[in-house]
Amino acid sequence: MKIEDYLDREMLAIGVANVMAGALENTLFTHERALMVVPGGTSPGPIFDALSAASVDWDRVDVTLTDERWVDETSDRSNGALLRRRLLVDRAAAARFKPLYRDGMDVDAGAADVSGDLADTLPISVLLLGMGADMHTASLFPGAEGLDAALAPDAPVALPIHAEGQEPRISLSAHVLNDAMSKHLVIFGAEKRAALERAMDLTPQDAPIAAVLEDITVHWAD
Ligand SMILES: O=C1O[C@H](COP(=O)(O)O)[C@@H](O)[C@H](O)[C@H]1O
Repeated sequence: MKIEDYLDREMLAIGVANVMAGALENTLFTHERALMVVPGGTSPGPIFDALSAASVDWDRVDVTLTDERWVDETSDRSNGALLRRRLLVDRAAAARFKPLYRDGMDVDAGAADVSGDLADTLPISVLLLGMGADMHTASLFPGAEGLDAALAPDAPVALPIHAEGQEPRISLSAHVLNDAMSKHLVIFGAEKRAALERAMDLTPQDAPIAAVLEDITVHWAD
C-alpha cells in the first residue's frame, strides 16, 4: 500500500483524476476497451468533475460502480444518479455506463443479472474506492448480512448486502475489486486516516477495507 498526501482536497481531485485518466490511456494502448469502476457517496464528486474533462478515448470505456443503494435514479441516495450528474458529462459522456440498479427487480435478482452482465468486461482496469469511517468500502459493511459471501474467493461478481440502518444494497465482491489492474482509494480527514491504519491490523470481517488493500494507492487530504 502506498499513501499519497495532498495539500488540500482540490489538489487531490485534480491529482487523482490525472492518475485515473493516465491508467485508462495505458489500458487502451493495449486493450480494445477499458473498465473503470468508481464509488458513490460524498467523496468522489470533485474527482468526477475533473475526470469528466480528461482527454481519454471515452467511447472505449465502460463505467460502473463499486456498489449501489437499491433505489432508482430519482432518489438522491442513488450513486448512479451522482455519476450521471458529475462524471458522465463533458468528454466522459461518450463512455458506456453499466448501472448496478435494475428497475422492477429485487436486489437478489438484480445482483444475479449484474453478475452476468459484467462477467465479460472483467478484470477491472481502473478502480477507485471510497471508505467510510466504519471501515466499509463499496457496500461491504462490517457485520452486514452478505459480507461473508462477498469476501469469499469464489463469490459472484456482485451480491446483495443488507446492513443495519441501510436500504438494501448491491456490491461488487472483494475478489473482483481486489483483482483490479490499477487500484486507488480516496479518503479525507483524520478520522478516516486513523480508521485505515486500524484496519491494517483487523480481519476483513471487522474491517472490510482490509480485503482490498493489496497494491493499492491511497490518496489522502485533510
Ligand atoms: O455508502 C457508501 O459509502 C462509501 C463511502 O462514502 P463517503 O460518503 O464516506 O465518501 C462509498 O465509497 C460507497 O460507494 C457508498 O455507496
